[in-house]
Amino acid sequence: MIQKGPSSMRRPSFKSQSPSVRSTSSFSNLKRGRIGSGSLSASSSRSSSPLRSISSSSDHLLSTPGHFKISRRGSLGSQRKQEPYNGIISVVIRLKPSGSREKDPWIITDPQTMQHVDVGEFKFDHVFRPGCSNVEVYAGTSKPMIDRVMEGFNATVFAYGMTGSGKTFTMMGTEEELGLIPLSVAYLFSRVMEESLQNDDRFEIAVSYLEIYNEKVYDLLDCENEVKPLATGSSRMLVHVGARGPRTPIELKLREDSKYGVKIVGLTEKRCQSSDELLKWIRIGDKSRKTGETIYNTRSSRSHAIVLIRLTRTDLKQGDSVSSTLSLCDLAGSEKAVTQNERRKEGAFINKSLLALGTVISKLSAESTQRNNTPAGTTTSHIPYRDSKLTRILQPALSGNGIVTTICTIDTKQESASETLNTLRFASRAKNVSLHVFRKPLLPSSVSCHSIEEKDRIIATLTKQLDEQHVLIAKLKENDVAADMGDISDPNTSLMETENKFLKYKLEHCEKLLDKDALDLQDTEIAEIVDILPVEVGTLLETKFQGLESQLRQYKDYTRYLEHKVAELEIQIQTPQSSVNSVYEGSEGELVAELQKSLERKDKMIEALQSARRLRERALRPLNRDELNAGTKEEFF
Ligand SMILES: Nc1ncnc2c1ncn2[C@@H]1O[C@H](COP(=O)(O)OP(=O)(O)OP(=O)(O)O)[C@@H](O)[C@H]1O
Repeated sequence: MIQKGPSSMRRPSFKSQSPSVRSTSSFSNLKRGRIGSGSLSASSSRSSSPLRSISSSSDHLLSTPGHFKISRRGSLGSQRKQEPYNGIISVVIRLKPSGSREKDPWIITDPQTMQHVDVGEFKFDHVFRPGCSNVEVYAGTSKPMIDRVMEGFNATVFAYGMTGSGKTFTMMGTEEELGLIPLSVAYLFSRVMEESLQNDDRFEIAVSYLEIYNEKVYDLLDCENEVKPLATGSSRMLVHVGARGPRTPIELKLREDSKYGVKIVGLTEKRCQSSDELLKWIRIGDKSRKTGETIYNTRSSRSHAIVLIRLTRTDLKQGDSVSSTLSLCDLAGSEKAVTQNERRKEGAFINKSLLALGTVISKLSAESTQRNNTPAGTTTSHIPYRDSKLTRILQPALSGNGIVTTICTIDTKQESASETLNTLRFASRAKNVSLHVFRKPLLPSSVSCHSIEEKDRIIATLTKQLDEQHVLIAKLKENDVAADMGDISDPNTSLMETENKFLKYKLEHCEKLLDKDALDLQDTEIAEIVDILPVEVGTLLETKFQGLESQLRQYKDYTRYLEHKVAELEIQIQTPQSSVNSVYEGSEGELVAELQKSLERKDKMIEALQSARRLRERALRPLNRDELNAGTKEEFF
């Protein structure tokens, strides 16, 4: 069994210097690509990340047969498409340098194949030879996944392997050789810088850091809870000394979540403006993991550590935003049973969770095979994600909510043979798991990025529109009622109706006047005047009267003509409004007015005629009386 080295060697931290300062000359160039403070949107300085050129030595991995197909950086246009990712879990093997003179029983026959003289051949997406660098591993694993994260996919990288095989070395690296996490963070920020210069997109990056220790989830960025070892008997027990005094670490609960699958309730998330800032939080998290000398090994190597980096990209033109998460996991290593009680307990938890992970991978692998062989492509098997905290947290990634790469580290020395074989079997099963991953849907800006002022303005606009629509609806209802009532509310139609009534009334009046011939007029004044008039006047009046009678006949004819016209107008009123209006507004309107005037004149004429008739009768009456007196005087007296 491999003995652990000194703690400083085993779990490197970045506390002394930022990666950009500590690292190789090419990495120091990252300072130029650093995102400015306050915003992750376009900056004035263009970054050409050296990390991208570093990858050239391993770029062949991306086109290697059997390796998952990750496209090169897509354009923004293609990123907006909701194309799924189809593929298998990418599995790579990294061999630890042996340093032994013994002949290694494992040989790498080609970049995808490793062979054991007794056990046989294993094929993977890539086998990294013992002397390869972390940069090579990064370029073939997490780097292309970050390109996918930039496109809106979730991505998970986890290192799996026995204790001391090089998981932490690969993921975290050392002060001399940076691991996948700092390299990936630097590349992510350089991509964000590049994209924000090219597009009207705003980026936000936030980090969370957790560990699973003895089947409990702890927040490593909850800075209020500084972890201190308890000075008494149980050296392994931890307490947190924060503002609220000594207390036990707060265990985070997992909850089912419709959006993310599983949610870690209360996990701290720190927004970061630069790669330095993000790596600073990881350093802080690392400190939380190793607060006591006596527990350093336990917490550093006996817990699963997961860094979650969430990228939110908002299209400022469209207002859409999409979040994707990069999960970088340094799993605890499996270990044979040890004598020390506490170590045995930790080892049991580690082995249990790794066993659960192995079972989940096996089931997923079997399901993938079954799906490929079933015409309908359906499966019904139960995947036991709930058997451990690790599998529950990895569930969204493993169940198709993200792209997954597994880095299996092995130590090929003889005493690790059985552990190596177990790791390779796990890797083979993982390789068989197929994924069908969809990017998360874009969120409308109304959901994600409106300020309160913008929302108030939108509400005011919508309220105004609503009021206007209410008024419109009321008007339409009125018109409906009017239509039901035959459009009598239309001013033109109403006028026509009134005119019609007026004409009718006038005609009736004329009729009555004409019929007055039969009435006995009691006009005493006229009678007195006629009594004193001479006979010549009577003759004259007679002549006039006859002329008036002639006119009266003409007026009667004219009255019939008017009646006929009124009947025509009534018919027009009953025709559609538009035609009525057009007719009414034309010559017919003038005709009606003319008729009204004519009727008035006719009334006056009739009145005058009747007066004349009465005068005539008065004028003639004395004469008749004289005549009567002359012939039949006795009859009267
Ligand atoms: N590829 C490598 N090249 C050089 N040194 C390595 C390599 N892999 C591992 N080592 C060294 O081996 C030792 C153990 O490695 P590491 O701590 O990464 O193992 P581990 O798998 O994380 O173990 P554990 O599960 O206990 O955390 C360290 O000193 C590390 O520097």
